[in-house]
Amino acid sequence: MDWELIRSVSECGPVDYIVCAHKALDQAEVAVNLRPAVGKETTIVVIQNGVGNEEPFRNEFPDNSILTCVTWVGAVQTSPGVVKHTKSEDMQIGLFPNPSLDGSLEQKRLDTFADLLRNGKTRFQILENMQIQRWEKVVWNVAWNSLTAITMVDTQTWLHSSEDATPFTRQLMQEVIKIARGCGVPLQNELIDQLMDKINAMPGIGSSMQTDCKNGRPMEIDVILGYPARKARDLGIPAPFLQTLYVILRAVDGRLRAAL
Ligand SMILES: NC(=O)C1=CN([C@@H]2O[C@H](COP(=O)(O)OP(=O)(O)OC[C@H]3O[C@@H](n4cnc5c(N)ncnc54)[C@H](OP(=O)(O)O)[C@@H]3O)[C@@H](O)[C@H]2O)C=CC1
Ligand SMILES: CC(C)(CO)C(=O)C(=O)O
Repeated sequence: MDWELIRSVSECGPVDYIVCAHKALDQAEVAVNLRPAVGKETTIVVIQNGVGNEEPFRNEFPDNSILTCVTWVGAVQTSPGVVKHTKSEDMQIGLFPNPSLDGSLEQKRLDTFADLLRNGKTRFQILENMQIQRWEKVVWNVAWNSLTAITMVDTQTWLHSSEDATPFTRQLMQEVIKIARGCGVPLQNELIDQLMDKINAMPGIGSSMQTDCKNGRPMEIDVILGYPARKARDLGIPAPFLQTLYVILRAVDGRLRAAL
């Protein structure tokens, strides 16, 4: 395979695909930095946790296609260049449709990227409405990422920490489901049971947010909690558990950023 290592986007001309699998911390700034690599034909692929992640890319590149993906791959970089891959592996991908582009062109860009994943033997499914997946995953991340980062315990230790932990978690998930619905994304209440069954079938796990917190790195609190919290406020949907976690995590994140 031919490849070329570049150390800065400015060393590269327009490319077919840009895969954004970085932490979603300053999306608008990343989009501006990508300018030299984006041409008319470039498709941006977002593989990140969170909701609203695509908007800064669409604002910066209104004439380009965006593929949006949810990944369930668990991975931690234990030392430079060494990635520990935990058991889970799955991904959903689809279009973040651009109404100003021809649908068949967007579909072709999605199909070509899917072929690349297939060639690499990645486990994935193509879905029609990826916002359902993105919000379902954020229901998961709001719960497990925040709670494991704030408590510094794993999911099972959290759930067994008191008789209030499970009802607390379910209430939190319920709030995010209501916000998703307010945003026109049809999540079902059954999702709570599905996600609780899923976590209870797993050994206690941490989260990427807990890893960031442990390593003194900024956390993805805006795309995971901030965007839903703002939507709740705008739509007049009560979300006291979410708002509380968000305000606490902003303080923790502020401490981490101040120490950088
Ligand atoms: N880790 C996990 O288990 C899971 C992660 N996710 C999501 O996947 C996304 C990526 O997470 P993860 O792989 O853990 O992240 P990491 O922080 O481990 O890796 C991100 C990589 O992107 C690089 N990077 C970060 N910011 C920039 C930037 N502005 N420009 C160029 N490169 C950058 C980092 O470089 P450097 O190391 O030099 O800082 C690093 O190599 C996140 O949205 C996360 O929530 C989803 C499911 C599971
Ligand atoms: C790996 C997984 C699914 C665990 O919750 C995740 O999304 C994260 O850690 O951010």
